[in-house]
Amino acid sequence: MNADAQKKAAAEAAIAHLPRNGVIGVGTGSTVNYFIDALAPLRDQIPAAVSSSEASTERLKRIGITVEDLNSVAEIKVYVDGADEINKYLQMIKGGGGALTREKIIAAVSKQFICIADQSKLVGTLGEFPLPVEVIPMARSYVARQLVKLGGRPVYREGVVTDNGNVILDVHGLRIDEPLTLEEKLNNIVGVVTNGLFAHRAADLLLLGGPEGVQEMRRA
Ligand SMILES: O=C[C@H](O)[C@H](O)[C@H](O)COP(=O)(O)O
Repeated sequence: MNADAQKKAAAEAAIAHLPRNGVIGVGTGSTVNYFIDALAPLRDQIPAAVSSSEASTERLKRIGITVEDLNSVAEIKVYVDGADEINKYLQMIKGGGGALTREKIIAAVSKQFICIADQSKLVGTLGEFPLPVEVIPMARSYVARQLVKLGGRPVYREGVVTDNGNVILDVHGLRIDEPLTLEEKLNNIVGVVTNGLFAHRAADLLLLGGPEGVQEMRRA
C-alpha cells in the first residue's frame, strides 16, 4: 500500500469509531478528505458536523452533511483529523495545510480526538516537519525574532492567508524534546495566535495506515 492508500485505509477505519448520533468534528487535509468521502453513505445518521476549514466545510456540504457553527453546538463527541507528525504519546505537529487554529479549538472542545494518518507520520521526536505558527500580520517580524531566540529558523509562508486572516511562519530546525514546554513558550509570544504543536491536547487514538493494514495506537 502506498501512502495514499494508507491514508484512505486509516480514514475509513475511523467510521467505526463515530458516535451513533451526535455532532462530529471534522479536520482538514488530504487524509481527512478520504474521511469525508467515507461519510457520504452515512449522511442521514450524522445530525451535523463542525468543520476546521472552509475547504472541509465545502466538501462536507457537497455530500449533504450539515455544517454547524461551533458556537451553536453543545458537545462534540469525536473529532477526526490528520497530522503532519505524531509521536508515541500521540502529540502532534499540525498545520501543514494552514488550518491549525480552528483545528486546535475544535480539538479542545471534543471529548475524543481520533488522528488518522499514514505510517510516514509516526516519528520518534517531533520537529523534522517545520512547525507552523499562525501570527497576526503586524507582529510577523517581531514573532520571527522571538522564534530565532528559541533556536528555530522561521520561514514566512508567502502568499498564504489563513481562514482567520492571519499569516503563517514555518519554523525549521527545532528538535522538540519537550513538546509541552515548547507549546507554552510559543503561546506566550505576543502576536502568536496559535502554534501547531498539539501536546497539551494530544490525540486519544491513532489509526495508522501501514503496508499491513490499519493499526490502532493509544497514548503511551
Ligand atoms: O492544516 C492542516 C492539518 O493540520 C492537516 O491535518 C495536516 O497538515 C495533515 O494533512 P494531510 O492529511 O494532508 O497529510
